[in-house]
Amino acid sequence: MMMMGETWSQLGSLIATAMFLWAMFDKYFPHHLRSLILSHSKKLASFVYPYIQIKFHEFTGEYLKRSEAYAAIETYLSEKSSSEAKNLKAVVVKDSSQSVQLSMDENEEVTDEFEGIKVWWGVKKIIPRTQSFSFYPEMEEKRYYKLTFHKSHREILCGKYISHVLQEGKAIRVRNRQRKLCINKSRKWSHVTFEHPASFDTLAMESKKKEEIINDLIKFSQGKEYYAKIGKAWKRGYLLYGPPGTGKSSMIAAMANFMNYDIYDLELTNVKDNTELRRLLIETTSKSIIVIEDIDCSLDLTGQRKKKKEQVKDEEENDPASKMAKGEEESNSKVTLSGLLNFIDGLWSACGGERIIVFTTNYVEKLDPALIRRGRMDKHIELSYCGFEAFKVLAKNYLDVDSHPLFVTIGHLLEETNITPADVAENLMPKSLNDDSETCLKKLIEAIKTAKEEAKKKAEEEARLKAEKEEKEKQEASQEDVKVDKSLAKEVKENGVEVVIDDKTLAKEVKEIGVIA
Ligand SMILES: Nc1ncnc2c1ncn2[C@@H]1O[C@H](COP(=O)(O)OP(=O)(O)OP(=O)(O)O)[C@@H](O)[C@H]1O
Ligand SMILES: [Mg+2]
Repeated sequence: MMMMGETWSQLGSLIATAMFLWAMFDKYFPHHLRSLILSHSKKLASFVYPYIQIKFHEFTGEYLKRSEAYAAIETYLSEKSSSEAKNLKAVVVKDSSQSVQLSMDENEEVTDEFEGIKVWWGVKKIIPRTQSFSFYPEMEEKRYYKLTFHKSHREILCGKYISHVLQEGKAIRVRNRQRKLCINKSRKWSHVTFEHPASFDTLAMESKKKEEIINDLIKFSQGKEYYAKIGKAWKRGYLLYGPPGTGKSSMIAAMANFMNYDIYDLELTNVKDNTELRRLLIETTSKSIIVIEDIDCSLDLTGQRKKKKEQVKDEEENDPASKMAKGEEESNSKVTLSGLLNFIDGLWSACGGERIIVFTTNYVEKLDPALIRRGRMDKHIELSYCGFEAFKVLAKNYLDVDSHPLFVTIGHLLEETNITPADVAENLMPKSLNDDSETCLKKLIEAIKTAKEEAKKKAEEEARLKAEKEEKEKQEASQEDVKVDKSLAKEVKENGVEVVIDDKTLAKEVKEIGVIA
């Protein structure tokens, strides 16, 4: 069946040929007559063929880079192509073994509608005239998408519609892309596919707190104009703190899955100096989370590096090359967190945004307040021991149980005991095929009771140690008093006073009779 756009296109070609023939009569027609005929023929052509065509070529520029617009159109049309076109092309999406993107093959056509206006999209291929050998035959073929629409809609389609297609195509690409987990090793990022299953649904924490974080992330993702308006880099910093096993890393994975972002796990101990750090940060892409885990340990970094430096100092001393480099390196060599935070602001303001930076720590009290002030780390999130609400999320995840009579006991026990979500999760996980949900819940009750018992013992032990320490300090203090008394007694003797009483009461009596005064 001949498609609408195709028919018009062929008619257009016919008219163009006719115009060409007219032009061939060039020399037989006087100039004024010729331009009159041409202008009338153009009017006729536009009357008979009132359609506009726009081509989007696959490869553009001097280096034949694949056009982003072409890729976006291909993605945008993918769904329509798979439902309308008969000849399709399948492309395996990069980095993935399962995902396939379908697009229409050459000479196919699909329709689209925008604000009630119908348009036609087709793919064409220009085969090169000279059949020469090429390393990149697909680049030689020169494919393009052709958009056809009625001239009366020119304004709306050339403006709003095309930018809608490009934006939507890019957005679908971002949604469908394989996300990356990048790790800095030997001076550069290496990546694996990020496939962590954590989500905010599976994260065990109070629903109110969870909602607050989700809303914060949504607000951030929609804040492009806002950040531009206030003149700040489009970034947001989170500090996640809490004991080990409370879900800090799980929350980062949930954030990345929710936002559809890549993760850059920055290991500061692998970074040689600030120059390298800066380069690594510049290489991070937009729509990503940069993670620095356990910053309280990273804070010691400067000290550690100094020690290491001292070790190699002797070796370097005799090396002329290192002597030359030394002057320059000295100023760049320290990797400090405050430095990092300072130039994150500068760098990311310059290279576009949509980046989240997350720091984690088990010991928030150890951090320098200047480092974690608001603005640098916009939101501080505490991940804590498992409460009843968090337990219910874990019970649903691990056992698919919403309620159970044992929940009441567990609720009471959790109020009195500090147990991490990681420990709760571990106990809820069935260990054998015979373990039903009740068995697992009972196992958890036992675990919480044991934890409670251990915490009690620990508290008693700590109290005992404290009492012992206090007693020791008391004894030491009284021994100190005796020492003072003895020296006093010696002084009294030297001053010629008869002393027959014991050391302890000596000073008192001496004072009373006024010898020292
Ligand atoms: N809040 C939570 N919700 C769901 N699962 C959790 C939660 N906290 C811990 N877990 C479970 O415990 C495991 C360890 O948790 P996670 O690695 O997120 O803890 P963490 O706070 O990052 O610990 P660390 O301080 O040692 O890095 C996870 O794999 C997850 O299964
Ligand atoms: Mg962790």
